Amino acid sequence: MSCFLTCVRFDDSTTDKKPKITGSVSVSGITCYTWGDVESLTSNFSRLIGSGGYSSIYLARLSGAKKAAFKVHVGSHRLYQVFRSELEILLRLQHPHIVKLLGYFDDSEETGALLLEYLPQGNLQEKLNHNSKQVLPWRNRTAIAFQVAQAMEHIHEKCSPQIVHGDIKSSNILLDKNLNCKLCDFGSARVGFSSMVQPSTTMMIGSPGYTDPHYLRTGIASKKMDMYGFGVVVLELVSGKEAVSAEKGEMLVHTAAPLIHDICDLGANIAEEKVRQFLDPRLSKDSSLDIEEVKTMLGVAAFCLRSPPSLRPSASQVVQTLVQKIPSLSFLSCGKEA
Ligand SMILES: Nc1ncnc2c1ncn2[C@@H]1O[C@H](COP(=O)(O)OP(=O)(O)OP(=O)(O)O)[C@@H](O)[C@H]1O
Repeated sequence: MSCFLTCVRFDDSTTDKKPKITGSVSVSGITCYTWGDVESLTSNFSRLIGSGGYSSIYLARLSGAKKAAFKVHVGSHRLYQVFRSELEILLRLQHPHIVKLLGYFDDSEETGALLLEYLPQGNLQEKLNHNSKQVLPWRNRTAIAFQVAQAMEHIHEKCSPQIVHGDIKSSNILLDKNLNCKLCDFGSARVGFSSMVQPSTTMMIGSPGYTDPHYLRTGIASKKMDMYGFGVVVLELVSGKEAVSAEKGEMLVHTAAPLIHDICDLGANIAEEKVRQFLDPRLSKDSSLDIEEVKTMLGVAAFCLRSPPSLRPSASQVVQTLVQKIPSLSFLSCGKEA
């Protein structure tokens, strides 16, 4: 990667108040920061906007009051490796529905930070939460499913070598001010043949409630494990429920199993009443709701959750199905930002 980056130092001397960027810039505009830059751009890590198993995410302010997010991995070689792996993948990805890398800090040992575009509406899991101020309209829920499928189609089918995300879940789907989404967190991703490595030689990936049972048994990461995670996300979008219920610890795939079974048997002939019982009750007054579209979304989820994994659709098949069967998606053109 070092050949990818050309170090061009620049100095922002227009005002003393602006943080001085003393790092390096690549030909493609990815900035290489110093640790001092990370401290000053985050105002000494004053605003935590998210945290995960591997990192803490802080709000950063760039020149011109532009906001960004610094994803900081500190403290161990293991976390550093996760950072490096995500950095190397993000450097190769450019898609309207994948979070954009703006820059990074790398001490080459145990600390790394990724500067990412800032998504002001947080993650999908929070947005679907019953404590969220805003109820996510049906039209946006179908658009999010469509956009995530487009992002997955890009990494699975349009990249060389192809990429398995490895941790598709609603907290890894970020929302912009218009509720368009971007897939994030490539720390678990596997590139090309590395996705076939057995669990004895590598750490297991995935999150409770989203993990493909076939992956749990075999340890073989594949595109089809991403499709399984996507199926769970679609169930969350339809029901407004969490992948694992905070109260009872129940998995959504288990509570949805009888309905999924009926959908597989009956398809669009499934009784409307059963579909409505599963539907997020907060959507009952939503004028954009269309019960046929709900059936399509449930059909997609059912196919993505099938076993064996070979029966699951590819991301591009999902994209095609959604665009054909959900007329409200026609206002979004494939592959372009909405
Ligand atoms: N670019 C961003 N803009 C706004 N919020 C963000 C951004 N990146 C991350 N976040 C917030 O931080 C949370 C954690 O981010 P992320 O999943 O990348 O961290 P992680 O350490 O890899 O977590 P995990 O435990 O899922 O692997 C996200 O769910 C989101 O709420």
